[in-house]
Amino acid sequence: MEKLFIRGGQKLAGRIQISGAKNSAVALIPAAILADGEVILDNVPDISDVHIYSEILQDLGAVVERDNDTLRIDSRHIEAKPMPNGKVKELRASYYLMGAMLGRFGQATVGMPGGCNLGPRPIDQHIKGFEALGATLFHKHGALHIEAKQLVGNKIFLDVVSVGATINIMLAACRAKGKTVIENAAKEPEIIDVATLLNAMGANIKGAGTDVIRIEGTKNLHGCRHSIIPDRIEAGTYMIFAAATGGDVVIDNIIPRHLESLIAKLREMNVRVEEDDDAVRVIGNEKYEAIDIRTLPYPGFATDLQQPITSLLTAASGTSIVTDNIYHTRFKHVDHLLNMGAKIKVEGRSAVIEGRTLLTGTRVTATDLRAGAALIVAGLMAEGVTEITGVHHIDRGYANLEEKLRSLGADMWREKPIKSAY
Ligand SMILES: CC(=O)N[C@H]1[C@@H](OP(=O)(O)OP(=O)(O)OC[C@H]2O[C@@H](n3ccc(=O)[nH]c3=O)[C@H](O)[C@@H]2O)O[C@H](CO)[C@@H](O)[C@@H]1O
Ligand SMILES: C=C(OP(=O)(O)O)C(=O)O
Repeated sequence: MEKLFIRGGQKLAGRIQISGAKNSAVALIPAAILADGEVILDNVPDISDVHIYSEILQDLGAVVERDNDTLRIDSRHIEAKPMPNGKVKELRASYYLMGAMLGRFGQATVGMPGGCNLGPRPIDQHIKGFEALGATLFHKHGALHIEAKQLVGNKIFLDVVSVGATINIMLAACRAKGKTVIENAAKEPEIIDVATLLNAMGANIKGAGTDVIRIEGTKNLHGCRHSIIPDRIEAGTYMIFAAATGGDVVIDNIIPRHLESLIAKLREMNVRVEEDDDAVRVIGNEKYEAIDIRTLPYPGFATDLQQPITSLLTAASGTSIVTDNIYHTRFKHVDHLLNMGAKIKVEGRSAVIEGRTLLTGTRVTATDLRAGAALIVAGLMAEGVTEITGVHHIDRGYANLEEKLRSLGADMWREKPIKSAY
């Protein structure tokens, strides 16, 4: 079992480069299944979700080659194999295999997705979309089997604003006959990124980034080259790391507009944030004020930053309330923060955080990806050493974490189990 150790109390300083977005990469890789040619992705993050997705495509028969942050995917010879178990259970975004395989082969058999356990994560809106396009669904081999003789465009109103359903429907619809309109679509930057790739492959998608997306189906999609947008959640996490240590850090290779809700909230709590064209500088201090946060779909405050900022708020003066409107029970990190000395009460879908508490290092567990980020924030602030297990969750979404944090002055290291010679 790998462990991360952090000796708290170091002020972070310097400049770091943000990697490509996990939530784009894990949609763009399966999107390449739709192309009758090579898809080259640049700025691909070095994270386990990307490694696993690459292996899934290889298992299907694709040729996938990685060279630094470039990934070449040739899916011309893939087969419509059932994928009930195994790697598809290791990440959430394996649900995109449903839309991509349905678009390419008119059928898909995919096990229910894994990913962070944040409470119930239904995919009824994905299913509603596939059915509206003419697909039928049933359980086979312990997985969801979806098939359609001919996908036909339709108007689909999403009952819930869903990133996954919006992208999955886009993937299938760009190979459907005629026009699909997705209403109440999610507006996350990653959706625009996927539409940009699909359009570069020859699709006809308009309106991505708004709540109405129009897709004119196309018979053939071809290869292309595309650079993945920066990871706004990784960037936001480093902004919180910087603020938590009272540091002075430039976070580079980002799109500051994607982080407006976090920047506004950090400023409200008295963190200095300076914006440049493709970077932000975060200058921390020791006089933070309590604030209230409500997570919402983009451009609202991202649920994926809720857990890390909860740790930061333990340092603010006064009582903060953080409400997660997307995942009502996304508070598994709180028990571990309590073990470090935090004073937080979870009430319904809110965490009530009493500020100005001194955290001390102890043994804690990352129960999911951003819970891990929250524990790193706490570890950086804490007195003494924090030992974090559950590191595989963190590795799903943070590329070169220790290297990046150490380059900013963090006292941090990883212990790997010694492999037995027998
Ligand atoms: C791989 C990926 O991109 N993951 C992100 C994606 O997850 P994911 O795509 O799974 O999240 P959704 O946007 O679909 O979920 C938003 C809300 O809608 C609900 N819902 C969703 C689909 C559905 O069919 N029915 C339904 O009720 C969910 O339970 C949740 O309450 O967006 C989340 C919300 O920004 C982020 O936390 C995840 O990091
Ligand atoms: C919840 C997350 O990821 P996933 O949807 O891939 O589990 C996340 O990135 O915070």
